[in-house]
Amino acid sequence: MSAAPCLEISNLSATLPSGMRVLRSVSLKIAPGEVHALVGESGAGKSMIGKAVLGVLPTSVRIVEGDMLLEGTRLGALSPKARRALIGARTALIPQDPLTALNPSRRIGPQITDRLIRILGWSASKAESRIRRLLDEVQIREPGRVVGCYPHELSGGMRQRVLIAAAFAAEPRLIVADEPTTALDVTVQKQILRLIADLQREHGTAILFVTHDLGVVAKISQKVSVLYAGMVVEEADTTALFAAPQHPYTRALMAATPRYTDPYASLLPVDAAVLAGLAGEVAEADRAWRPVHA
Ligand SMILES: Nc1ncnc2c1ncn2[C@@H]1O[C@H](COP(=O)(O)OP(=O)(O)OP(=O)(O)O)[C@@H](O)[C@H]1O
Repeated sequence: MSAAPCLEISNLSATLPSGMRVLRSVSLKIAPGEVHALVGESGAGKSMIGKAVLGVLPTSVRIVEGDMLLEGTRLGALSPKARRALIGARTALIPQDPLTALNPSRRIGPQITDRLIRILGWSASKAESRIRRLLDEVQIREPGRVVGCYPHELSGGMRQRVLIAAAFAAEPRLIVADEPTTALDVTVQKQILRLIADLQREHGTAILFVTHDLGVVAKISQKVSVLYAGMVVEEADTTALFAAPQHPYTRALMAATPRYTDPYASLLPVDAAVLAGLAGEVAEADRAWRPVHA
């Protein structure tokens, strides 16, 4: 018998106060230890899915339909307190912008041990030794010095390494990585991506990897969902997607992505016919949709 998926999202819809859907019946499954990329243009709803999983949606956004199961436990069936405890124990976030994710007026050490102590009930000494070991794993030299630093004393890459260490520290089953390399220098981006991939393999952690970059998808994920207007337009194994993209929008995204192998090839914007087709799919999905528990 195969293990329960690490995360299963079925038919998740979320609306704004206007009634407009920002997520349109999204479904996806992530196996234990698998990296699943969510790719799409800005505003497609990638971060919204990550936030829904972590239970931190903006107050204006309401889930009106669907289920999320974390290692087989239905999140909607739990009390808010039990849900927070489960999500806190089993998941973690690697955020997009390491600077805003850290409190500028507190030293690094307590910021990253806090979660282990407060949410998971670890002793201060266990949390500190775990963090030092992980800072070592994320190749931060002199971890003893770094825990005493304030965020502004570290470079962007160092700050992201610190947050990656913090995310892996409690051995979560699932990490939501929300564009974790976007705010970094191009040269640092590659190192950070490699670091996340190495740690993911070593720790066997599943990752929901939010990105707008198909190059990153190809490097890190085994599965991918292509999102447009809060709707999954295509889901596939990553290798299969790159070998034979099925949806015209996926093909258009690929044609709009620069290739290292052919840097001078001209890039094509998403074709008007593809956009018109997508608008039709969105309108059709909304026409057929009735919220189940609005
Ligand atoms: N706090 C909010 N309140 C209301 N609507 C929001 C809020 N944040 C995002 N949205 C809307 O929800 C939709 C999805 O946004 P989301 O941030 O998930 O997109 P994204 O695909 O992650 O884009 P990006 O790559 O730019 O981060 C967009 O239409 C956006 O305008």
